[in-house]
Amino acid sequence: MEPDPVAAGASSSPPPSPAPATSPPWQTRDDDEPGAVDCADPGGDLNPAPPPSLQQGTVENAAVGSEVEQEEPKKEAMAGVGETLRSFMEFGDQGEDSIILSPRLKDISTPDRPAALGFLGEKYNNLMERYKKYKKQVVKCSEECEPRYNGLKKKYTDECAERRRLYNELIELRGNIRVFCRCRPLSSDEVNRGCLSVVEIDPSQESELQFVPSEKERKPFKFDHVFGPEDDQEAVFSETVHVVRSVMDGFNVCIFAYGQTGTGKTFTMEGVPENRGVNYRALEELFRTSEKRSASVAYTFSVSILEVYNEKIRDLLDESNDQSKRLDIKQNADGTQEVHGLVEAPVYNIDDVWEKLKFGAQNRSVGSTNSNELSSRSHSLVRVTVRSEHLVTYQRSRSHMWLVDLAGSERIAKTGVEGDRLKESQFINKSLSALGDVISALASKNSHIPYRNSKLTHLLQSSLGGDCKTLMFVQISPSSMDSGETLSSLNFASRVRTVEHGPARKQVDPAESLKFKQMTEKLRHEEKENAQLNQSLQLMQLKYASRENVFRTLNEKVKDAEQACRNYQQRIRELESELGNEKRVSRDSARSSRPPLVPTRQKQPHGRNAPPSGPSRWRLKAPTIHNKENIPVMMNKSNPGDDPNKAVGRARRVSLTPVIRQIPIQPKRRSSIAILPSVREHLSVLNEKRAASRLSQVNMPRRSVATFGLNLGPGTPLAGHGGPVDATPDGAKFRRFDLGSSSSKFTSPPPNVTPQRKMGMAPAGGPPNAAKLCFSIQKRVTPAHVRAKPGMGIFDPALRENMVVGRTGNALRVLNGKRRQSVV
Ligand SMILES: Nc1ncnc2c1ncn2[C@@H]1O[C@H](COP(=O)(O)OP(=O)(O)OP(=O)(O)O)[C@@H](O)[C@H]1O
Repeated sequence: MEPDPVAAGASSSPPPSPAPATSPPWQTRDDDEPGAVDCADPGGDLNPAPPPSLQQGTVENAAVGSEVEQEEPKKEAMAGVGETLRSFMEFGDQGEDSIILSPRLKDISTPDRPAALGFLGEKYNNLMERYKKYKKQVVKCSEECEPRYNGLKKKYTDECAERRRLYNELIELRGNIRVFCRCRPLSSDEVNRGCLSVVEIDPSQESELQFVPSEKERKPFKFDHVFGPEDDQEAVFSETVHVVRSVMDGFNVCIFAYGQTGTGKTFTMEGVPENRGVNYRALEELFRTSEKRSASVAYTFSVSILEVYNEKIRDLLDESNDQSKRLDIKQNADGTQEVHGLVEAPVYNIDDVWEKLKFGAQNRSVGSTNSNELSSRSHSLVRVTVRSEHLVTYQRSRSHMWLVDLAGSERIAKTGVEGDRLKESQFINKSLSALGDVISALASKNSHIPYRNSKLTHLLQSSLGGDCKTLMFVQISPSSMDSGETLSSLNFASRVRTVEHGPARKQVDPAESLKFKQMTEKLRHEEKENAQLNQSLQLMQLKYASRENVFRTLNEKVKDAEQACRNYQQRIRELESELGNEKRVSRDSARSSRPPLVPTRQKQPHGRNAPPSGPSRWRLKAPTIHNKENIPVMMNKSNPGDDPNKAVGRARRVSLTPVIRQIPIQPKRRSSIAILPSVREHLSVLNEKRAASRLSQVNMPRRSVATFGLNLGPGTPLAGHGGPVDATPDGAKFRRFDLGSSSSKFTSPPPNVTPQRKMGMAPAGGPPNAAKLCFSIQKRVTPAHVRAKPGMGIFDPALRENMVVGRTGNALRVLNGKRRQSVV
């Protein structure tokens, strides 16, 4: 008989303790301990620690067991071993990888138990080997895969976040109304009534739900976020907070809850004291953000609470609670809607807010219907006004946040109301259907949006279709009893989601915007003035530049004139001295030829400066010459370059030359210099007339103009250089100025006339006035299209021949035509 290894094990072990009933015999106690497997020891039920012989898996165990087989106390344990084997046999049926193939052990009788145990041990060891091998592979594999898994997981998370961000951006750009769907849990009442859930929400699909009214029907709906029955208020607000924060950045925000009665609209918006909703949390967030930004922006908050009940607006913060007080919606200048006379209570902390919310809730019209014990019978609206001023830029903004808890949509027939309650329901349904119409019109981009069909839509006009960030909670019931309403709410919400009202824009304080408008106007006006001033400044600068040029030219002319004056004076002195010499010579010769009969009375010289040389004893009495100021001036010959004025009082010798007077210029007709043999007479007649008309307007002598520096033709009246021109220096000066001014006044300058030319300065190619005169005549004689460039025309021989001389008739016509134009 083979030794019983179990008996051996039992002898060396402490008394067996029962294994936990729940753990299967093969369950691993410690992964790293191969021997610590319950199934290694079929008698594990009896011995927690398997016998060492069994762990080695040899048949020696059987021999050891046989030695103690006859011991009385261990017989009881044998019975236990039998139980264990039976259990193994049963487990053997459970699968391919079962430890024992049951058919082989089924018929093992008690005496063969040790052999069976040996077999089991062997099997166990084989399995352990395989386990170790696989474990190593698994560890290796997991080591290899883990980084990849982590990387992929991170990538997936990042992608999800990016997708969400992009989606939100898209929504912002398109100005879509965000729609969150919230499904409440089945109420105990509904469970008792045996209602089933018709809504399926997959937690991994956070924006999708399936509406399953029956086994055959299944309709998916997509929203911006779907909250299931297990999602709490915090989870809901964590998705809402981004929209709430926008109001702090100057955007208008509107959050409203829509749904059938009793689906949790009030629960979502207001919540309960121990589990507060969006209203309270949003205001808490506003104060928190204001605290954070206090270093750069100063915020002030105020709250208004109103309700729309039976198409009437009631102020819920009005302490008088005057039911007769009517509040109307008026449109502001900036196009926004405003309820005039609405109480706007300032709030400084969240406790103030809570007080106001409670006060408003007390005033709210609440009725009771069969659908819901505390069903709200009016639309409740909380308006939070946020005013901000940037402490650095002083930029101000004013934005509103509307928190709206709509009255429940319901089927009147279902609720079974009558009388006042029926009327309320009708009003509620009317306003909700007006809301539906507005949404439909917005979704289909109609030109007319019927906002004014109800007070509710009129109030929410800028929130639904304006530059506002809008978030809608569609509240649904999962109950199969409400599947009709749930489906219509889901359909309505899907339509709302398609509405695009353009990107939201930041709001500025109306007072501020008025100020900005005025400033813009002022700025525009000043800009206009500036432009005008700039223009006149440029003109002045041009004038100044031309004046400077004139001044410079005049200066040069003055210098020239002074030089000429000096030259004349020098010349005068020379002539005087020559004259003196000649006189002396003639006197001397007369004296020598005619001896004096009586002694000559000699006159003593008066001056200190007697003539330095000369043979004569006669002294000339110096005639007094007056300078411009009538101061007697003596010319000092010893210093001819000196200023004559400086010689006052010193010089005794004066010039004998008579005072030079200006030769009067006879005002005469202006003479033409054009060399037009065949048309000379016509030209002279024309010029005579023209000169006469001009000279009648100007008193200045003008005749010298035409002759100065010109190579006149022989037939012209002013031909030659020796005309009646003033020969004095002053006259020369005068001529020069006259030349410049007259030419600029009475002749049109050529198109490219320069200031220098205008001032009478000589152009590079010839005398200054030649070009002007040429132009003057050319302009009158030559057609405009022929006058390609100044200087061409009648002074161009070929052209002259062609245009004037060769075609006298044409020239005359042109001349007459031009003359008419000129006269006009
Ligand atoms: N998500 C939720 N989790 C737990 N309970 C909820 C949830 N939503 C709603 N409830 C419960 O359902 C009941 C009805 O909710 P609530 O009064 O907010 O509905 P309602 O839509 O505002 O109704 P009404 O249109 O009549 O105002 C309340 O007792 C509320 O506590």
